[in-house]
Amino acid sequence: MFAVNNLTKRFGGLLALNRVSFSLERGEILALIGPNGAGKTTLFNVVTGNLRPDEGEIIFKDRRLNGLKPFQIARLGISRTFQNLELFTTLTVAENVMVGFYRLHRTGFFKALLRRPGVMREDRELYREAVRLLNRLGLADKADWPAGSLPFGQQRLLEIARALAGQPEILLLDEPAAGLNNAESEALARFLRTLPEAGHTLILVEHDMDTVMGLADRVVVLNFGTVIATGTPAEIQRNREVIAAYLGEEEEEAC
Ligand SMILES: Nc1ncnc2c1ncn2[C@@H]1O[C@H](COP(=O)(O)OP(=O)(O)OP(=O)(O)O)[C@@H](O)[C@H]1O
Repeated sequence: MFAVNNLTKRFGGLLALNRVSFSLERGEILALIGPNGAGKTTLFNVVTGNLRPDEGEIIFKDRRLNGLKPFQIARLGISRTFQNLELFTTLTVAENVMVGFYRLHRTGFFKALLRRPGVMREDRELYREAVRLLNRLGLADKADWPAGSLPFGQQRLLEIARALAGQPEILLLDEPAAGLNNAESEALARFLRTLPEAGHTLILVEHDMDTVMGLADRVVVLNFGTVIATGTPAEIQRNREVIAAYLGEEEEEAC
């Protein structure tokens, strides 16, 4: 249902993505891993229309996404979260989710942002829908808190809730477990595991190997912009090239 074919992205002389290809089945959880600077975030940015690829194509349900704007891609059913949280910290938790609903409709999104916060709260129908979604993440009791007052781990969950508000078929998660403690990561993984059943397909960038290994159906490994391995978590863990890429990174860090 989704594929990238020979995707290439250069920043000046730097080849950030080098003919990257992989495909995704409906309901799959795919992890994208690789050492720092491997091109993972660049790949997300290209898929969501935030960056234009120099070569290659992105195909979603037989349609080419190249050249579409981020809001058009979101409308077609691809949403993302960010490595650095991008919540509206002064809006309430529920309002952040409501922005996710509005985001489906570009004009509605900007209107929503221009409204005074209290006015948005009066949109009862959307508010109720937001609380239903928050309930799935255990955040319903915080619906009226300012988003910025949530502990960090819950802010991460809220970002996921907001991305889910757009009812994406594909959800791209950029390091969802970063900064979470063990209990929070486990709760997050439990929640993410319920998403394929609810009709979502996931691509996640994640450094935490325990999370990746416990969650992903398949793993794609990038190194210097090139796919060096694709396989099940077990296959990836014993892949020599992957081990060497990560050992190289550790050596660099040790220098
Ligand atoms: N806008 C940009 N302009 C120039 N170079 C960039 C830009 N964005 C990324 N790069 C470079 O492209 C390469 C890939 O970066 P990217 O952020 O995609 O890697 P990553 O795998 O997400 O890394 P990390 O795990 O550290 O987040 C890096 O060498 C990075 O410095």
